[in-house]
Amino acid sequence: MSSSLSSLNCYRPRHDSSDDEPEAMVEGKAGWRGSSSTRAGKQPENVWPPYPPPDESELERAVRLEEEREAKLVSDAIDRALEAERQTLRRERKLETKLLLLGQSESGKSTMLKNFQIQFAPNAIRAESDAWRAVIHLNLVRSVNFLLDILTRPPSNNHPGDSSPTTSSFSNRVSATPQPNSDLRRFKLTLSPLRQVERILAKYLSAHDVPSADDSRAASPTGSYLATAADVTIRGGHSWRALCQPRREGDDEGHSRHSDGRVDPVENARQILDACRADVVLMWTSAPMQAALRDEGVSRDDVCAFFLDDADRIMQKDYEPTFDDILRARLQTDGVEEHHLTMETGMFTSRAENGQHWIFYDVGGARGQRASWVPFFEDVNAIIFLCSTAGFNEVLAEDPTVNRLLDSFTTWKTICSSKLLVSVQFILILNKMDLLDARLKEGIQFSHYVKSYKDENDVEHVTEYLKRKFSAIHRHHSPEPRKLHMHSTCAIDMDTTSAVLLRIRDTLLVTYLAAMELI
Ligand SMILES: Nc1nc2c(ncn2[C@@H]2O[C@H](COP(=O)(O)OP(=O)(O)OP(=O)(O)O)[C@@H](O)[C@H]2O)c(=O)[nH]1
Ligand SMILES: [Mg+2]
Repeated sequence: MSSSLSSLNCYRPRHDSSDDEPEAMVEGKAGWRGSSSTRAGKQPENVWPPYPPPDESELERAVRLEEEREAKLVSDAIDRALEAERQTLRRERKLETKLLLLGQSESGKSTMLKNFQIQFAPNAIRAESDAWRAVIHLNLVRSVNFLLDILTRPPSNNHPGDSSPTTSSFSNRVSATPQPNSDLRRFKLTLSPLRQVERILAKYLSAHDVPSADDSRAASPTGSYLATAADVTIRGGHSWRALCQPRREGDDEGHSRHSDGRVDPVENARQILDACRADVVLMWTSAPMQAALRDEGVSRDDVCAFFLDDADRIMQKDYEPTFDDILRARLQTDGVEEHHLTMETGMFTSRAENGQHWIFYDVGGARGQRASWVPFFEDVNAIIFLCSTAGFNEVLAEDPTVNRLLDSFTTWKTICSSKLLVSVQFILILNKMDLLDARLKEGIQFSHYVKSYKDENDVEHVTEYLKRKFSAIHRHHSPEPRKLHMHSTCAIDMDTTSAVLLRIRDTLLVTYLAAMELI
């Protein structure tokens, strides 16, 4: 259709249809009739309308002019249709804002995406509550199983309090756990059904098996890397949410069944969780457990402590995840996920914004996944790059020889240099400010890891240093001068992040209005 439209569109009206000698009108116009060969009487090819025959009668001339007039009407109509089509395409494209979330693994990309969803499309994310419940339960049972393992395994050499760089993972540290006492042995027995729960939830959430806590250092079947006991990898895309079965009514035996009589395993898992609730609370708060965590140097993040602290609430049979829970659910991104967000009217959206459509591309940040980022560079309006500021004394899970902060600088430099991104908005988020603050207050010296840092060891000075550093890289390596928007966040704190999201929303809105030629 379009090729026939464009060939018809070659029609060009003669400037004076009553004039049989049009050359003078078009003299000098390239590609038109003004060449010397045409003056000599030769008809060039592909010219419309054709020259009148030299011995044209009055009647023939009238017919020819009528035909030309009709052709012009058709051509004009086609021109108008094409222009309308172009306008519609342009409008549709402009109504969408495409955002690419970049940064190393665990920098907080998916958590930031959830913040956007909670703030601007709360009903949509609430509708995914069943799926998030399964992820939260899986985070929790993996942590419990992991803790049971470390509490009951034989001791080995440990270096408690070692301040050397860590992955954010517990699992590459060696242990000297006390011998299991009878309480811990009992927990191991009474909580053994949670192994089954882990398998059930993993199967439901993922097309492939999620590795158990024992294998948490092992590469997953898709090549991604599980950094902590709490990590859960699910194949990219939305399909995992669809995998969650709707809730079933309990039958006479206390088991939930599908309409065809099969027991619903996810519902069963929830019953087991409910039954194990008291023992999980007891185990988590027991003195030997807390001592073992200290001795082993296990951080709260390694074991989803937020969920364990709230195990009594989260393991209840009728548990409904809160937004805070959803924000903290850890689901390692594998590949590139596309998320659509349509702004809902609420306290943070005006009527003008309602219905605006954002497409987020959330990528896996581990090194092995970064090649998959590039195809998305050409078609986005903005890049949101996250850097975990807490990474200054950590190393990459996938390569323990590389400092996380250094890796962020290097990655940022590559992104800034990309010619494909010259006309894209750049937004940088310094994330995990809570952890940075806590570590500096603990006395961990930033300058010990960043040799060029000479200032005071507090969050304000370190943040200023990081902003200067990222800004300088951006300035020096961008192919063309470009504005950089910088923010600092704690992405698991909805209240403080909210103000940042509104500022980002305003930045994007300006881009949007400019694209619509409204400003
Ligand atoms: N303390 C703290 N934890 C955070 C913050 N932001 C994210 N997290 C946690 O860090 C972990 C990793 O966050 P994600 O958002 O999954 O990281 P990601 O960048 O998407 O990681 P990949 O999917 O592996 O690339 C999760 O357990 C989050 O709850 C923060 O500001 N402070
Ligand atoms: Mg992610």
